[in-house]
Amino acid sequence: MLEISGLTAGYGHSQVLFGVDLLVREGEVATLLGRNGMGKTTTVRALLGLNPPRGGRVEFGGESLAGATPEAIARRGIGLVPEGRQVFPTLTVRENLVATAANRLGLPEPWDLARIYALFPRLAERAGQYARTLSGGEQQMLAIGRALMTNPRLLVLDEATEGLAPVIRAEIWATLAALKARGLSILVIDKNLGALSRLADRHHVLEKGRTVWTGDGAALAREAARVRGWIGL
Ligand SMILES: Nc1ncnc2c1ncn2[C@@H]1O[C@H](COP(=O)(O)OP(=O)(O)OP(=O)(O)O)[C@@H](O)[C@H]1O
Repeated sequence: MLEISGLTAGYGHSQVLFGVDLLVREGEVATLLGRNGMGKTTTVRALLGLNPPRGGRVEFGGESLAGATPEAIARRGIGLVPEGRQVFPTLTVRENLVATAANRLGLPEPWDLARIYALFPRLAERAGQYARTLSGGEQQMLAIGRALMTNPRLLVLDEATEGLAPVIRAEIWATLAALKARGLSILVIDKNLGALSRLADRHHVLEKGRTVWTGDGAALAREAARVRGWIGL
């Protein structure tokens, strides 16, 4: 459903991506791994049109995303859980969830408030609270809930478990497994190789703006030491 090949991108005069290849098949969970500064967030920004690609191909659902605006790309069904959560601090939990809600693709059984609250009961308890008063873990759940309310076909999570307590991390991983079981396609950027090896079908390692390794779970298990070397664990 998402196929990126030979992607190049950068900021001003500095080139950051020199050839990123990445594949997410329908209903799969794929990862993008790599040390800090290797270009993971830049890849996500290029995919979403926030920092448009300079070269290469990005195809989503069999169609090119070349030249598409971030709004158009979101409408085609890519939902982002951004690095640092970025919930709307002065809106309540409920207001955050409905702010960008839509079902433009007409998906059956769309996400609505009731379904999000069933997925994250803690958000239901805090529905009227301002988002800035939530804990980090709750803000992360809200960021995921907000992305789901756009009813995406592909959910992209940039460092969704960063800085969270282990018990909250486990909750996020369990949520992603439940979303996968519902058939959602997911691209995860994270460093938690243990959880990712259980959840993901396909892995991609970025090194200095290039995809240097891709493989499925079995390949990752065989070459774990090599991959750990690349991602600095
Ligand atoms: N807005 C920007 N302007 C200029 N350079 C940037 C900008 N954002 C990122 N970079 C540079 O691009 C490179 C890749 O950054 P990017 O954020 O994509 O890495 P990353 O793999 O996501 O790392 P991290 O895990 O630290 O977020 C880095 O060298 C970074 O300094």
